[in-house]
Amino acid sequence: MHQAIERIKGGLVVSCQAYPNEPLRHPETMAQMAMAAVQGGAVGIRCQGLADIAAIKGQVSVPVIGIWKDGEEGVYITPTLRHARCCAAAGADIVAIDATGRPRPDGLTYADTVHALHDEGVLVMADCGSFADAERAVEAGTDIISTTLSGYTGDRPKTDGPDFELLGQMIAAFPEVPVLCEGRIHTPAQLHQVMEAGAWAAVVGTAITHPTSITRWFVAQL
Ligand SMILES: CC(=O)N[C@H](C=O)[C@@H](O)[C@H](O)[C@H](O)COP(=O)(O)O
Repeated sequence: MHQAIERIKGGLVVSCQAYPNEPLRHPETMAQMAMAAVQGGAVGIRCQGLADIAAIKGQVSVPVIGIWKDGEEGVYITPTLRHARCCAAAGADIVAIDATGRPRPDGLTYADTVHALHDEGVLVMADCGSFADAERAVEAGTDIISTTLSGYTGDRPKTDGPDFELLGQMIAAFPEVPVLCEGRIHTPAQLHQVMEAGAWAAVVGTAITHPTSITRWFVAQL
C-alpha cells in the first residue's frame, strides 16, 4: 500500500473547493482553508484546480487529492489524461478522476487513463457514481475507489445524506481496495456511521468548507 493512502486510513479528508465566481475562489484562500482543516485534524485535503493544488501543497504536509473540474456536465472531474497529468505535475499526491463509463473527451477509456497514469507513477482515485463504475475501477487496478459521484450521474438516487447502500456494496465486494465515502456527509454522526460501515476514509466538503451552503441550511429554518 502506498504511503499517501496509508496516511489517510481511518481519517477525515476535507475537500476545499470554491465554485466559479464565488467569493472564496482564490488559491491562497483555499490554502488557508486547508491549513484550518489540518489544524482541526484533517488527515488529507481534496482540492480543485492546478493553482489550488500547488498553493495547498505549499502549505500542508498531509496528502493532497487533486482534481481538475472542467465543464459542468458529463465527464467533468479530471476528464482527460492531460487534466490528470497536470494535477500530478501541480503536486497532487493522488489524482481523482471520473470513473463512469461515459465517453471521455479525449476518447480514452477509463482503463487506458489509469494505466497511463500508473506508468507514470501517479496514484489514482476513482470517483464512482454506481457499483458498475466501482467494478470498472477495480478491474483497471485503481488505487482508491469512492462514492463521490453517487446521485450525480443518473445511476443512483441523490440521497439526503451519503449513499450508505453503495458504500456498503463497494466495501463488501472489494475488501482489498480502499473505499472512500464522499458526497453529502453533512454531520459528524454521518461520518461516524460511514467509518463504522468500514470506509477506509471519508471526504467532507460542503459541510466544512462551503459557507454559502451552510448559511442556506440555517436560513432555510427561519
Ligand atoms: C459531484 C461533485 O462534483 N463533487 C465534487 C467533487 O469534488 C465536489 O463538488 C464535492 O463538494 C465533494 O465531492 C465533497 O462532497 P460534499 O461537498 O457533498 O461533502
